[in-house]
Amino acid sequence: MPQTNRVKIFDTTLRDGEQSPGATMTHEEKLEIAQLLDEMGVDIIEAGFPIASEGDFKAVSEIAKVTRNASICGLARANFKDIDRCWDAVRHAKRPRIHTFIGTSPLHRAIPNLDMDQMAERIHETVTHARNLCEDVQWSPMDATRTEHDYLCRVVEIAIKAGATTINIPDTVGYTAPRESAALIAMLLERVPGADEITFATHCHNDLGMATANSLAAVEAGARQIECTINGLGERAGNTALEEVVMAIKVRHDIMPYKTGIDTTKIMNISRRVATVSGFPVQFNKAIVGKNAFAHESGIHQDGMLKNSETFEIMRPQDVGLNDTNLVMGKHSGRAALRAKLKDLGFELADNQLNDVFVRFKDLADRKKEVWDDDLIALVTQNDASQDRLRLKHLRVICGTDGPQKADIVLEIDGQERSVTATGDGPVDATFNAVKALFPHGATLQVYQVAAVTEGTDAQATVSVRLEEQGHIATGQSADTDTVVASAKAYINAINRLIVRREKSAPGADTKTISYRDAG
Ligand SMILES: CC(=O)SCCNC(=O)CCNC(=O)[C@H](O)C(C)(C)COP(=O)(O)OP(=O)(O)OC[C@H]1O[C@@H](n2cnc3c(N)ncnc32)[C@H](O)[C@@H]1OP(=O)(O)O
Ligand SMILES: CC(C)C(=O)C(=O)O
Ligand SMILES: [Mg+2]
Repeated sequence: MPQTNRVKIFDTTLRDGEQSPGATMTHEEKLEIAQLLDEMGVDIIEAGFPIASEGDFKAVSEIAKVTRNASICGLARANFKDIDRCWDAVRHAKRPRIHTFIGTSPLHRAIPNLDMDQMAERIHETVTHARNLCEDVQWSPMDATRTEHDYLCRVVEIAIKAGATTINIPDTVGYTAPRESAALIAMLLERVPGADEITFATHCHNDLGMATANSLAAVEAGARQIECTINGLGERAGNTALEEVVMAIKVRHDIMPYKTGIDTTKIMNISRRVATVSGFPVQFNKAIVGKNAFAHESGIHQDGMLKNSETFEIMRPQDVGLNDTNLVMGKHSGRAALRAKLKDLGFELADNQLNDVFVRFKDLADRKKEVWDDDLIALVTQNDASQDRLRLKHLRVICGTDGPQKADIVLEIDGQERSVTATGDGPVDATFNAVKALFPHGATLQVYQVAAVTEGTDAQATVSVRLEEQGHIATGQSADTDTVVASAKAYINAINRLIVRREKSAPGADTKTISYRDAG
């Protein structure tokens, strides 16, 4: 491959990112994130691991069918069954890619109990098989950074000869360091016959906090594809963060003269969506997308910023999609200001949607001195409730040092109001018990997460609740200045979504879904 300065961005939020414990996304959420990645200009979307489950297969196939620009890639182990399943899922894409891998380091070779020759033969067979199905094949020697150099050169050469068009060099356990990462790519380019005919990719994990530096070092040595995830989501300490490598290349173009195809103004919006759907909030001081990344509180910094923003900012907030209007939103604001503010935040709403958000905005503004950008995002990203079978009508909770905590709740279920009082181990537990008493179900709680979206004791709390029942997963979200109310709404939202999911997978099978038995 003749060296150009164009670096491809390979996003694996939906595959490696989703492997983070607790970050499972629903089908609809995956489709939405894939669409945002495509609109942002990502070159390749790794949409999932098709053999892993029916759900993964469906998500990859659906994303392959609807994506307009990006290549759609699926992961497959080094066997024909995985590769065939992967091809069945990605084949619908305009630009399909099969990504197959096997662990090549001594530790990983021991797992399938293959010696060096047997593994080399397996790589030859499987890459050849993938290439017979698909023109675009990526191969990865998992744990490459702990693989003996001679053996790595040997297997990379085999994969290239078998037809791999991209060779990805994973730092699977986040073990390497920048100088070593660069030296490894340089060594492969120098020693492997045919290496200049393919694209080298870098796939770094962040166990030692060096994923971004290691990825950029690999690019300086000749890699032309960076594998990364939004917000650095991923196994253990995560993967290279897309926003970090892309902005580093943009801001330090003087010393890293490369180009990506990313529209950086879309970064903030997708970061927020991934944080919401994965249930992994972004840390406040996270580079590029943390809420403090462009905030200045100390006097000398504020003074410098007012005189010349370049004194303390190396990039403009607008470059990553942060708005620059100074509209202060409060109870006296009207629809025009709300529409303008939401547009700045990346949301263009139809009139009826705007009206719905406006009602909720006014309600919030009555309870809060100032409505912040993040409050508005939380309002907009709440779901359309028109089809919900369960609605919260009233909640009163008694809590404090002298238990038991007690929740009085009124729910509207299929149009009928019902009420109950329940106790629990804390106010949230009492509330969930009350919901369950009125709407008994067999779903188990997988995740319960609370984050304050803005500052102050009147901050909105965003609550995520993930429920699972018989393989169906649904995440509910809600925001409210009252954490217990937000929790109740998120729980009810998850139940409503689970009902929809069950009805979609078995239409008309049972109108009392998610094992609902009328409590009488
Ligand atoms: C570094 C990474 O990110 S690798 C990707 C990791 N991602 C995931 O594992 C998520 C999806 N995984 C899954 O859903 C499941 O593990 C499945 C469906 C793939 C396999 O499930 P199971 O058949 O029950 O196998 P299990 O998970 O217990 O073990 C993995 C098997 O794959 C084998 N294996 C692992 N990697 C590879 C590979 N690259 N090529 C071939 N075989 C492999 C292991 O040796 C083991 O085989 P064994 O069952 O004969 O001992
Ligand atoms: C499957 C491979 C590329 C991987 O995710 C890793 O090695 O980290
Ligand atoms: Mg990985």
